[in-house]
Amino acid sequence: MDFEPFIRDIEDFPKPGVVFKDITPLLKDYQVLLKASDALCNMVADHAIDKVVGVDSRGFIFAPLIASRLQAGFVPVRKKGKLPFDTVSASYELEYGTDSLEIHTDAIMKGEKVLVHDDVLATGGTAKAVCELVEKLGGEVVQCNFLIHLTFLNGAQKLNGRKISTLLEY
Ligand SMILES: O=P(O)(O)OC[C@H]1O[C@H](OP(=O)(O)OP(=O)(O)O)[C@H](O)[C@@H]1O
Ligand SMILES: Nc1ncnc2[nH]cnc12
Repeated sequence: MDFEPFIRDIEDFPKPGVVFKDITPLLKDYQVLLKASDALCNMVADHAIDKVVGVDSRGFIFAPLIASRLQAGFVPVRKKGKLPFDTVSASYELEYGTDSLEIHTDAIMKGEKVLVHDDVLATGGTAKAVCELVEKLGGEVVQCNFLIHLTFLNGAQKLNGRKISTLLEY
């Protein structure tokens, strides 16, 4: 299925010069939602995944759907200060300055195979920080899985050879 007609471009959101890829048209149609979820799962069919890590906040939409289909657990990575238990953190670059992401220290066991999922790979700063968090806990990132890859922002380079799979490329 071609998912591109269900991605809406919003110019100058959230700031001037950015073309925002809005996935809500894809989400609101239940048949398309199901097919997108299937396609994201099919990209990882060869792996036995222990945990699917979803990234705050749009990564939380598909990550639990993928996890339940792969019979894996779901683990949230959240922006700083949101997780209630002990955490480890990793900082990442934003357009102006840095922020940090956190994961619970007991979320992933040493040696577990992890699929990292987010809706969009842009500059790669977010996904790189998430991979670092998983690896700090001893997990193995077997794939970074995205709905959309904005290739012109060169985010793949930041992921240092980690395997990347995406449904749509721009
Ligand atoms: O590759 P990068 O340049 O790091 O950008 C990608 C990240 O940006 C968006 O999240 P955002 O920080 O806008 O938060 P949101 O999901 O809460 O909207 C998107 O959902 C990714 O997480
Ligand atoms: N252009 C974009 N559209 C949607 N999400 C994004 N995250 C980073 N850049 C984005």
